[in-house]
Amino acid sequence: MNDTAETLLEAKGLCAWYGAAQILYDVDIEVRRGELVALMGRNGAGKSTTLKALMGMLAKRSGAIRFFGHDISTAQPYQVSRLGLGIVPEDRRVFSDLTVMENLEVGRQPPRTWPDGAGAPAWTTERLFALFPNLGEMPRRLGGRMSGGEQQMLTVARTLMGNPYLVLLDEPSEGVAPVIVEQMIHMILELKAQGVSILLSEQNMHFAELVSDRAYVLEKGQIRFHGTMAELGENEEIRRTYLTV
Ligand SMILES: Nc1ncnc2c1ncn2[C@@H]1O[C@H](COP(=O)(O)OP(=O)(O)OP(=O)(O)O)[C@@H](O)[C@H]1O
Repeated sequence: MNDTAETLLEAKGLCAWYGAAQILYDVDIEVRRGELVALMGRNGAGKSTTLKALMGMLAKRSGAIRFFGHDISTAQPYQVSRLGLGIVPEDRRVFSDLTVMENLEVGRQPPRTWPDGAGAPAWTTERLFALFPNLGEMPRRLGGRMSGGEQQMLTVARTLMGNPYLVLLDEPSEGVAPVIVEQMIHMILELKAQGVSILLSEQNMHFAELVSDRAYVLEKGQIRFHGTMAELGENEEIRRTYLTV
């Protein structure tokens, strides 16, 4: 690991609640520029809650969260999104009465630059259609008339229209056909090659291993392991105890 690498997102002591129920306990997470980090754990471990808490989507949370030099510990989701942190939620909400093109327009934000002046990954509908050929074949299709896998692709593409530095990607492989999972792997590797950093919630070890540099393992809202993907691959006890095998 390179300690001099730029930290994009850092959470320290993140706690979160749904009503009176505490779900996250002192979660520490870091994602550096260009990294692909997997947030792993079984159903109900708190992966989605962590992503939502980072994005400011929960009514109650505590802890320190910094993104790209900004303190976002108390920021609202729209403010976080404007800073260049994007989220692809698990429930894939496409606008069913809008076409593919119109759905994409909803996500549009201006291009961004890195502090050194270099351009950050910037997306146009043409570039997105190259990445998601299925979508390119149906620009006028209504969101509500697409398959689950196509909607998943459209949700990712819409988030990319905001030209995020970092994407929080919630379980892209869950509930979609194997052929779509293959496309997701290809898409994630392509995003990484383009310089987009990703924090990926994922319970499938095979999927996570194919795309990730590092992993955090959650159980009952606490981090039980963090290390490189290779270290997790070698740690059978952690995998057996906290992950679905
Ligand atoms: N809206 C909610 N209200 C109350 N409790 C919730 C809510 N959403 C999730 N929970 C609870 O919070 C805990 C963590 O859920 P979370 O969705 O973050 O887990 P996860 O690791 O993402 O798993 P999954 O793969 O099932 O989404 C679970 O015990 C879940 O029942």
